[in-house]
Amino acid sequence: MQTLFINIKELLQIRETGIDKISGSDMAILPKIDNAYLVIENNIISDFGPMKNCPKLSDATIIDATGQVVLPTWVDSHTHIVYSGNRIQEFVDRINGLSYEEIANRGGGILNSAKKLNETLEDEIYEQSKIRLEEVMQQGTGAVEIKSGYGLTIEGELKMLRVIKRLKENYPIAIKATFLGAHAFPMEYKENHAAYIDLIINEMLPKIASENLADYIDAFLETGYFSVEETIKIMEAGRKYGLEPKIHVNQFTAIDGIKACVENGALSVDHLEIVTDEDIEVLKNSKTMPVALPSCSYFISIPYTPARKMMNAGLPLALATDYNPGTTPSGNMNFVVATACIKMKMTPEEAINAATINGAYAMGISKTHGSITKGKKANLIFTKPIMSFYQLPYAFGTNLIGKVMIEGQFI
Ligand SMILES: N=CN[C@@H](CCC(=O)O)C(=O)O
Ligand SMILES: [Zn+2]
Repeated sequence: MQTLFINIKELLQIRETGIDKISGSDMAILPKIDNAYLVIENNIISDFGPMKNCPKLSDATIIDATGQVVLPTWVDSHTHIVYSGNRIQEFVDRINGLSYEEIANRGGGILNSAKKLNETLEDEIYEQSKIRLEEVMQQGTGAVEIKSGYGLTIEGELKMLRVIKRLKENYPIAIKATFLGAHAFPMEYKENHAAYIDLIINEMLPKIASENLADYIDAFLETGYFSVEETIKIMEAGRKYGLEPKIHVNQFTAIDGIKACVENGALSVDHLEIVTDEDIEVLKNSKTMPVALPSCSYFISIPYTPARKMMNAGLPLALATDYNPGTTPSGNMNFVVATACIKMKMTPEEAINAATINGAYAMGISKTHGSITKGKKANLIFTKPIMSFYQLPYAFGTNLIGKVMIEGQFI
């Protein structure tokens, strides 16, 4: 079955086959066709071009997209959308002057979410999480990575990963699962890190692998959380089960963690609010995608990733939400793109490259997602009638999404 979209005002992010990511000055270029047509066939993009070359397809369903901008759905390569309850009280505590660190030191933060998660039944966590997944799909997200990391016990971590597996089975959106047992040390292991690392490596990982519950492995490499050496152990253990690392690093401090991640073949390094010249050097000529999370910077008032400096050095950059109950209770990629433009001074072209093709690279799906390319999934955002794609970040906070298509179906 073919569907032909005609009169598309701007068709964005058109790419040849085989482009998996965009780096450095190329990020300023967002290839597009004005007044375009697009054909999808069996849920796959099969053809596109300028209207003057529009084919006559007598059997196709024809949809007129006059005034609308069409672009690939957002790829959100870093989220924690499976969780229980909320951390609204911590939000108010921060307004009243406490820092993220002070709240965590009182047993709040990640440990607060872990307590709630371990007290909640799997079905209930699924019900809470699917609402968030459905919400972000309506906001234009067509692929999402979801981490565990609020269990911190064998049962809790398995419970989270089983919920992610159910979401994968029940929704058309591409989902990758990341095992984040190394998110924080539970209270009882505060003085015995080795025992918790042993639990992760020798108890959690084998069970997770035997149920095939994870695609990637993660750790919170940060002062006061997992050290460089501890994270290396986690990465090496994951690798034995075929799990590539995607690591939280440089959120608050730079402690040479990025170097360790690159040397261990990390697919992505995420957060990067604090980035040194040395960090940039090690990322050059690596296969590791840097991922910025501007909604987190916005919500907990920490620096924004130095995107311009990194792109000037020739690096690629991806953008993701970090949707989680503590530092980013929002999964809205439209806000991420707008904030990247407004606060990180990325151009709309750079931000859209970062939120589509580079996001797809950061979750290992750029062969099928992240651009308008023949043979890729028909995962498309149709905007409301707008002046140009610049209006997306300009009118931040306004919902300009008309319709979202995932795998050829409007949702
Ligand atoms: N920084 C580590 N993990 C999450 C937040 C964890 C939490 O506070 O629940 C993040 O990416 O921001
Ligand atoms: Zn995160």
